Amino acid sequence: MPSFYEARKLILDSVPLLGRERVLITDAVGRVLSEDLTATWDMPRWTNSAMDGYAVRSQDCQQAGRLQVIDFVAAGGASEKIVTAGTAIKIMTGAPLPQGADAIIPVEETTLDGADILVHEKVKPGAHVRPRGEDVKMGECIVPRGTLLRPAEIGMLASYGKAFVSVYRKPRVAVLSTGDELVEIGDTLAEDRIINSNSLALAAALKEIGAEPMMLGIAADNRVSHMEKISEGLKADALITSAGVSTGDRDFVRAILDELGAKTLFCKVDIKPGRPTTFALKNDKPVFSLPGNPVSTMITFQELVKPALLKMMGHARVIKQEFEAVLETGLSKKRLGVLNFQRVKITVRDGRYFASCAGDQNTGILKTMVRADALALLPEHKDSFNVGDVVKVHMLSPHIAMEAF
Ligand SMILES: Nc1nc2c(c(=O)[nH]1)N[C@H]1C(S)=C(S)[C@@H](COP(=O)(O)OP(=O)(O)OC[C@H]3O[C@@H](n4cnc5c(N)ncnc54)[C@H](O)[C@@H]3O)O[C@H]1N2
Ligand code: MOO
Repeated sequence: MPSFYEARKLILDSVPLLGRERVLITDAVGRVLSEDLTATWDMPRWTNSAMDGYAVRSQDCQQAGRLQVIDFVAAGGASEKIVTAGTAIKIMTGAPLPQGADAIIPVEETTLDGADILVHEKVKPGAHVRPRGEDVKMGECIVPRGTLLRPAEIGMLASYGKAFVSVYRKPRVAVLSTGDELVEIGDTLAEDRIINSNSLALAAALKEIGAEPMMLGIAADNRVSHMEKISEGLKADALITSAGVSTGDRDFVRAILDELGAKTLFCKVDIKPGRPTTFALKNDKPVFSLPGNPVSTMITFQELVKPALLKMMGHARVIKQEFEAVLETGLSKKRLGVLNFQRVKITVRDGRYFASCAGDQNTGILKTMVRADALALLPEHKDSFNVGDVVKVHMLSPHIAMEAF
């Protein structure tokens, strides 16, 4: 049975990179760039002023003095005149530096006196001047392949006129729940039924990372239904099933995957929760069969499925960073030799993370998943963790990085 790290590596080594598509820059935020983009010109394109003020010759301004203002230039314009000894040109931010000038004096550092200005302080050559290409040189890589496009990258690409960009395709991920006890949300909920919440939690998790869920509904606990739904799911880029992977009499998922010619790479992982997690490949299409307890489904998605999908989507960073947190409550596990993911709440004080138990850790308890900000990784070799011990955590909530106001 692979360890968590072995299983994750096996999955990451097996999944394919998806194809590319061109999208409008206005739709590109959150996508991953699939080509290196280089600067097709210097930025800024011309040497210009960083301030509203006066373009001067610094050599004329080595001591307090008077300059004659001979022209005015705004952004979008250009002055035909040359700044010669004893003269200045009024200039607005972004306007090209007039010939002869090598520095800008901000307007508030001068006094207007008729058609002249009085300069009070010594001016350094290059002061408040933005030289051509100071930001980016022509030919420089502006955004490398594999970058998640954020507003900053969108702005950079837009400034080079990239109206369309090449990004990795979003995976269409089939989501299938199995079990006769399930009904869909909104359907009549008989006494002996439960709502198929796993499909919706998985769809949400997929949307959160920019993948597209393809909802297959519920496979009934019989071979025919499983065969039909799983075959349909194999048409997507990846298939996630929930439940039916344990040793129950009605756990059909693995057998049907075998029958359909999928190669099982593992059917158990040495983790709690999530031990019966199964990973198979049908040709190079990944199939993740997750255990049905809603907590187990969510945790195995976070820990084993999400990295794979991120890799398929072209992301350069795909695995959760392990942060250290100091325990504020003790944590313990039932069995040595298994890596436990325990639900914890996180607080941040003086830049350090502190973790406390989110409550009952049984996989039947969904409430503590709702409470959890992170999963503590309790290693195989130890079963009891005390207040003050440092544990590794994987963050779950984006709001960890935010503060209440
Ligand atoms: N004899 C053994 N029994 C079990 C073992 C074992 O090793 N030996 N492992 C246990 C563990 S651990 C887990 S996890 C579960 C996994 O079982 P399955 O993946 O086959 O899931 P089910 O038994 O069908 O369901 C588990 C639980 O989750 C509920 N469920 C299922 N699907 C959904 C859904 N779509 N939405 C909401 N809730 C769902 C289901 O009703 C069950 O209560 O097996 C243990 N047993
Ligand atoms: O492995 Mo089960 O997923 O512990 O609840």
